[in-house]
Amino acid sequence: MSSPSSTAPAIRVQNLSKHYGDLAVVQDVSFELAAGETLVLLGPSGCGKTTLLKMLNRLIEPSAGTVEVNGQDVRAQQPEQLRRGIGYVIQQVGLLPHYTVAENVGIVPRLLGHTPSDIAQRTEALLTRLHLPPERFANQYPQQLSGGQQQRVGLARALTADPPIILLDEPFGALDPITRASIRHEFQELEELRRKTVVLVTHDVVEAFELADRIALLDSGRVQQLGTPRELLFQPANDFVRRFFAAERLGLQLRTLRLADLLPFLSVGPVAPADAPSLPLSATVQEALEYLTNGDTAHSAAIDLATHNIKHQRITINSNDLGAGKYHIDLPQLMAAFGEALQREEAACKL
Ligand SMILES: Nc1ncnc2c1ncn2[C@@H]1O[C@H](COP(=O)(O)OP(=O)(O)OP(=O)(O)O)[C@@H](O)[C@H]1O
Repeated sequence: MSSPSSTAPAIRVQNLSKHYGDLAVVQDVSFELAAGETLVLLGPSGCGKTTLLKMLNRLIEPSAGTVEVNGQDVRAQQPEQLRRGIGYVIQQVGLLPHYTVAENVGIVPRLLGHTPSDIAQRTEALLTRLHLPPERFANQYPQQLSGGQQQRVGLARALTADPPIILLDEPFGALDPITRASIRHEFQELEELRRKTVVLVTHDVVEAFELADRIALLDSGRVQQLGTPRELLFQPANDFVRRFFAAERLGLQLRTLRLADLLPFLSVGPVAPADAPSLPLSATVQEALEYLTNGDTAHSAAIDLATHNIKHQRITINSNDLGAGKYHIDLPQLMAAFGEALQREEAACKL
């Protein structure tokens, strides 16, 4: 067993396996996660995502292999103690029905012996941040809330003890697509989460691409590829990885390529109108598209320029490096540069 170390990865998984009788559910999985990183476990139903996640906080004991959290083998810690330092959010939320929203959110800090005034302060701040105004929601009971509101309370509960690590199992799974997208957006904006090490399970590829620093794509309990969304999309390790993203390919490409990737294919445009939206080089092509059109490009299989209403004629790419406002691009320019950038990526693909 290694000793705790400040330089150790937040989570280190080595040769982790889980068998139920002859059934190998998780097979020889290894990865390291740096503090503050978000890893998404992605894969088809039954591939072992939840089992892998639950081995991180000892809800399931592995058949073989080790899990270290901050350099310490989790088997050296009492499961209850371990779980208090690791937030855990599941799809079913699991709010206690006879406790108010505030009481549900305050459960873990209460177990940890925090003072009532600290708990009240933190609960109030978190509910506010998660768009649940405490004056309206703190004294309500779970059954008085919508699914999306319950999900937010579940997230607040996981964050309230401020654990450095959060595990999320299909946290938005029970929600309709629109609520799901909006909560996902709030989730990305949440300062409390940005600092944390997050492992999130989903089978939704768009969700994975929006939230992950890295994705572990699993099939039959094995990691098929572990890398950045960009690596999985443009440098698939095998045919399974390539096929897994085929149906959503365009949407993922739009979310993966950024304006910085398009620069070599853009020419300096005419001056944009003063009200042209200004986007940073780090904006995705998808974001740029949303500024330029009124159409729902997120899920369309092909972009048909004629069917999209133009919202803004041009956007300005905002970067000091480029000379302020040097590039003012319209929709055809954006799409042409996107096409060229894609060709470059695909030419480099080895599969
Ligand atoms: N306690 C158990 N006993 C036997 N088999 C199990 C047990 N728990 C899970 N399994 C099997 O292990 C496999 C992986 O299950 P797991 O829940 O980890 O998959 P998953 O990728 O999270 O699936 P989903 O996306 O459908 O939730 C499945 O085939 C499941 O039937």
